[in-house]
Order: sequence, then structure tokens, then C-alpha cells
Amino acid sequence: MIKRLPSLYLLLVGLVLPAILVTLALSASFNYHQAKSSILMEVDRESQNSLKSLNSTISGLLEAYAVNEYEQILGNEIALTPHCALIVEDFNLSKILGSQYITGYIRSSSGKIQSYEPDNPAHKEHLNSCLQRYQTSILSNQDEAIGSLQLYSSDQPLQAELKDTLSQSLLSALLTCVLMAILLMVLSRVFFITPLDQIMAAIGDTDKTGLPNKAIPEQGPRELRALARSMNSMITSVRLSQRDLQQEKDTVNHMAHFDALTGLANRTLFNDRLESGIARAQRHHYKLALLVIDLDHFKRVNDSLGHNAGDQVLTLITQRLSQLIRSDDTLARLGGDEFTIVQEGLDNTDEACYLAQRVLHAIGQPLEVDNQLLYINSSIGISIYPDNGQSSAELLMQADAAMNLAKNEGRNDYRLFDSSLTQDAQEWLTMEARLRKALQQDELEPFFQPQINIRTGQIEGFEALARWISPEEGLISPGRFIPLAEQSGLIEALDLQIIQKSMQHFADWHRQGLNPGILSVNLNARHFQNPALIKTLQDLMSQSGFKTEWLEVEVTETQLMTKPEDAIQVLNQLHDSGIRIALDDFGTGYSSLSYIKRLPITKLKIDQSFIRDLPDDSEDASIVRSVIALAKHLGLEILAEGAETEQQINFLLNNRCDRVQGYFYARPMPADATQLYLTPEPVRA
Ligand SMILES: Nc1nc2c(ncn2[C@@H]2O[C@H](COP(=O)(O)O[C@H]3[C@@H](O)[C@H](n4cnc5c(=O)[nH]c(N)nc54)O[C@@H]3COP(=O)(O)O)[C@@H](O)[C@H]2O)c(=O)[nH]1
Repeated sequence: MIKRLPSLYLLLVGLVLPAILVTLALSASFNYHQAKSSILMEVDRESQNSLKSLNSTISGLLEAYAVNEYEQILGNEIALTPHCALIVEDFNLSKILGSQYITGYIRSSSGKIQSYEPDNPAHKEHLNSCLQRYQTSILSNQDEAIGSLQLYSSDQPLQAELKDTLSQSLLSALLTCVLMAILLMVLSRVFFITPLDQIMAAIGDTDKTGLPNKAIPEQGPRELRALARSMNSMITSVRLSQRDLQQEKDTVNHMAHFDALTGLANRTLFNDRLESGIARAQRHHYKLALLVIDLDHFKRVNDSLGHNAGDQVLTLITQRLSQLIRSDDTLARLGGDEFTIVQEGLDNTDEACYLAQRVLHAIGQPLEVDNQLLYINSSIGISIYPDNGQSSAELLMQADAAMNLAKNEGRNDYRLFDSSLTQDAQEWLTMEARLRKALQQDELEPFFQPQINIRTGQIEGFEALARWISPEEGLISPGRFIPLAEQSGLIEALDLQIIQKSMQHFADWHRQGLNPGILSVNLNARHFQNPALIKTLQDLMSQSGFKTEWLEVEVTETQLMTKPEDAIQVLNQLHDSGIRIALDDFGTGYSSLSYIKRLPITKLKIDQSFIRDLPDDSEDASIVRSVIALAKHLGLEILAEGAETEQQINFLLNNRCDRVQGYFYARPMPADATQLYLTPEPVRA
């Protein structure tokens, strides 16, 4: 428990007043002793004088035996002075009487004067209590001692005077003390307590951050002013740090919720707004529309004019879209060329269609970028709450699906998600929207399946096969999403994502001293339309530290034969840059031998449909034998896909097929499991 201390003011008075009192007491005691010694001196002097004058007055009377007269004089003297006793011993009379003749007067403690009786013990004791004894001899005219005179001085005048002195000292000490206390109170209040009170009041009057509203008053003595000054500068620096912190918080908050390029709401803020929009729509029983807007062929702008021009296009489109929406609506950029509008307070779906038309028109107007006029269109998908879905995820998926429908049906248009779409079409579109999101959210991973040299038993390399690891569904096989990716134009992004991740794993394994051999990756023929393909692959290699000679691209025979002339040109470039080329699914594409001869391929992969029924199916057996013979003839490596049994392996061995990729050896597996298959890299001489 904290002990409650008295106020500073009381502490001051409590400490200073006793100090003053002690000082005054010491000075009073000094005064007292001074007074005492001067009074004693005065008494001494007066006693001496009195003794001397009495001596001269009574010496003649003693000589003349005039006892009564000198007793009279002694009596008068004691009555007029404060002496304690006056005693005379008369030697002449003593001789005559034959015994000591002593006479005189004493003054009792009550002040009464009595004749001195030498034999009275009380009188003797009284003499002992007197202050000082003075004695002188009384001489005759012939200088003969005729008596002695004793004077006992009294301490009564001393006592009285000392009493006065002491009471005066004490009174003045008390007065001084009171005056000092008052002065101390006034001074400390003016110079110390009041400024301190004001400082404390200023400190106590705080804003919501806990800092004083006003500056601390810099007044009072130097130390208090210095204290207030330091507090003010401390408060100023805390305020500055608070301001900096707030600015940083605002920036981080802004970055977390707004798109850096356009300043529009980003995906996070869009999701929040959509959720709260749905809640409002539910409360007030109105409709809400979600528009997903995707620019058509925006990639071409980036590829041909550069990203800077692409950014300008996005900024200009943002300005146009911002003018179309109401203050209650939310315009967001979800990434790339994808915008969304959450339109609230709708009475009917037509309002959303009307907005979509205006968006199409606004985006479709020519855009001036770097002194060039660009014509960009967009495709829009619309989903409606509560007609199409209840949750934000559902609505987004449906709007995405409708947008993909608009794209698939010729672009530069909008589509409403509605139940008139068949179940299959809906599923397809929804899946496409999900795959697009999965690519953005990095949900695809490469699995690796070894390619074995069945003569040596060695792993010569691995094929990278895409797997979609969906948070909702788990592992999704490529049979479900590759055809979808091919049709929706997502295949290029998908391939590159898998290639980039696979290269990273291979480079890491090499760095760990492991030897994964050749990396075979699937490359859809759509890539052949991309003039920057080789550069893109080279960039991916250099980013991960992957070497060109480790790479093999697999192109399916069917895709290759769609536009063989284009393919030959690109494959030649790939081959010239040192990349190996394998012809995948061989036997299914009805290749012309003349083309095969012209293709710069290194490997033929016999499609698994010919292996599946080996060795029993004689037709498949003869096709496989022919393909092996063809490959040998052309000097190509040959690999059989889909071998699952020992009989198939034996057939392939007996028919001079050197390589196999199939479940007999291993299924495609994730990177960490693949690593367990790897052997240390051979030591180079
Ligand atoms: N453009 C891209 N295409 C890709 C990519 N990843 C995969 N794919 C293509 O998808 C198709 C299906 O692939 P997947 O389901 O992975 O099937 C492969 C193997 O798992 C399967 N296989 C291998 N051995 C056996 C076996 O013994 N039995 C059996 N039933 N199946 C087996 O064969 C597929 C091999 O693929 P490929 O050599 O490419 O033909 C497939 O067409 C893939 O190409 C990608 O990233 N991009």
C-alpha cells in the first residue's frame, strides 16, 4: 500500500519551522548567557562600591563605638539596596565584651530584613544561599584593623532581569517564527506552490492520447521553468512520434485496403464492402449487383507497349469508371485488368444491365497513351443478390462465370448469371472462375514422375505434372482443369507457373548436391504465338539458377500438328537455345513423317493408350514396335508412358525401348517425396 504523504507545502513548513525554532532557541540561550554575565558584573561592581562606601562611612563610627549609628547605617543601606546581607564584626567591642561582636542584617527570600544572629543556623544557611560574598577590613585612622565588613550580594536582581530577558527572547523568537512562517507560506505559494499547481493542472488536462492539451506554463523559479521546458519539449517529441506513427499506420492501412496504382479498393476492402453491402441489402430488402469487369486482350497492351503504358490505361479507365458509380457503390481493382463494381440499392436487375452498358461504352472510348490512340474493350459478368447467391464468394464466382461467358461468346459485352445457363455450363464457368482465382492465389503445384532408363535402372529425369491443391476440395487432377485452362486461355499462365516452380525445385536440389537429371515440362502450343517465349523461359531459368541443359519441353503431337509450320519455327529456336524437345502422346496425332523429320525433337513419348493393353493386344504391340523402330531410325530417344505391369516392362525391354514413365515405378509425387528418390550428383573429374 502506498503511504499517503503530506503535501509538499506542509513538508516545507514542517521542516523549515523547527529549524527556525532551534536557531532562535540557540540565539535566546546565547542572549541569556550574555545578559547573565553582564548582570553579574554589574552586581559585582555595585557590591564593591557599596562595600567601599560603607567601609569609609562606618570606620569612624566603629572607632567611636557608635554601635547604634553604624547599625542604623547598615540597616539603611540594606533597605536601599538589593544586598542579601550586610554583616560587621567589631573588633574593639569584641575585646571589651570578651567575645566576638558580630552584627548586621539579612534579607530573607521573601524580602524581609532581619537582624543577623550569628548563632542562628537558619541565618548561616541563608548566607550560604546568597550569590557572592565580599569582605573588607575596617581600618582606624592609624590603619589598624578595627573590624571587618561582609557584604553578601543577592541573585534576586539577576533572577528578575534574566526572567525578563528570557521572556523577551522567547517572545521575539515566537514572533519571528510566526513572521517567518507567514513569509515562507507567502513566498513558497507565490514562487513554488502556485507554479507547481499550474504545471500539475496543465499536465492533468489531457487529450484522448493522454498528452496535455496546452503547453506546460514556464514560470516560477529557474528550476521549475527548466522542468516545464523539458516537459514541453518531451511532449512535443511524443506528439511528433505519435504523428509519424499515425501516418505510418495510415499508410499501412491504405496499402492494406487500396490498390497502389489506381487508389481503388483492393480485394480485401472489396470483400468487406461486398459483405456489408449484402447485409444491408438483406436488411432493407433490396437487390445488390456485382459486376466483374475484365479488359479484353489487355495483355497485348503490356506486351507491345510495355507495362508503363499498361499502367496508364488502367489509370485512365479507373477515372472513367469512377464517374459512373454512385457514392454508395464500390469500385475496386482485384488485380491485373480485373475491376469490380458493387452496386447497391437496386429495385431490379435492369439497373445493373444499364450500368454494365455504360461501363462498356466508357471503356470502349479511345484512350490516349503515349501519343497513341488505343481502343480497349471489356467483358462484364453480373451476378445479383439475392437472385443468384447469398454469399459474397458465391456472387463473385457467378459474376466471374458470367464474365467468362461474355468472353467466350465474343467479348466486348456483358452477361448476367442466371438459371437459364445449363448446369454443365454453370459448373464449367464456375470452375473456370475458380481456376483463375487458384492461379492468382498460387494454389497449383508441380508433382514429379520419374522417367527411368530400364536398361540401367537409373532415373534420367522427371516430368513435372500440374496439381491443383484446392483449399475447399483438396487435390484436383489435371484431367479436370487442363482442358478448362486450355479453353479459357489460362493454360499459358498455368504452364509458366508450373515451369517456374519446377525449375526452382531442380535448382535447389542441385544446390544440395542431388542429381534430379532432366526436367520435362508440358508446354501448350499456344505458347508458340508468344514471341517472347524463349526470353520468358530464360528469365525463369536465371531467376532460379536453373541450367538450360537440364530442361526438356514436351509438346503434344496433336497440338503440334494444328499449325506445324509455326511450331517448327519456335521449336527450332528452342532447340537452338539448347533446350531439349520431346514429342508427347506420340501416336495419337497422325503426324506426317515428313514433318517429324523436320522437327528438332530429341525424344518420342509413346502415348499410354498403346501401352495399356500390352503385351496382349497385338495391334498395340505392332504399333509400339513400329514407333520404337522409327525413333531408332531417326536417332531419337524413345520413352513409353503408362507402364504399370512387369509384363509391359519386359515387352518394352525385349523390343528395345530404353525408357519408361509409369506407375510400375512411381506415380507423380510432390517435391518433398521426390527428393527422397534423388541420388548425389556424380563427382566431376
Ligand atoms: N499443358 C500442361 N499440361 C499438363 C500439365 N500437367 C499435366 N498436364 C497434362 O494433363 C494430362 C493429365 O496429366 P496427369 O493426370 O498428371 O497424368 C499424367 C500421368 O500421371 C499419367 N501417367 C503416368 N504413368 C501412368 C500410368 O502408369 N498409368 C496411368 N493410368 N497414368 C499414368 O500420364 C500423364 C502423363 O502426362 P504426359 O506425359 O504429359 O502425357 C496430361 O496430358 C498431361 O500432359 C501442365 O503443367 N501443363
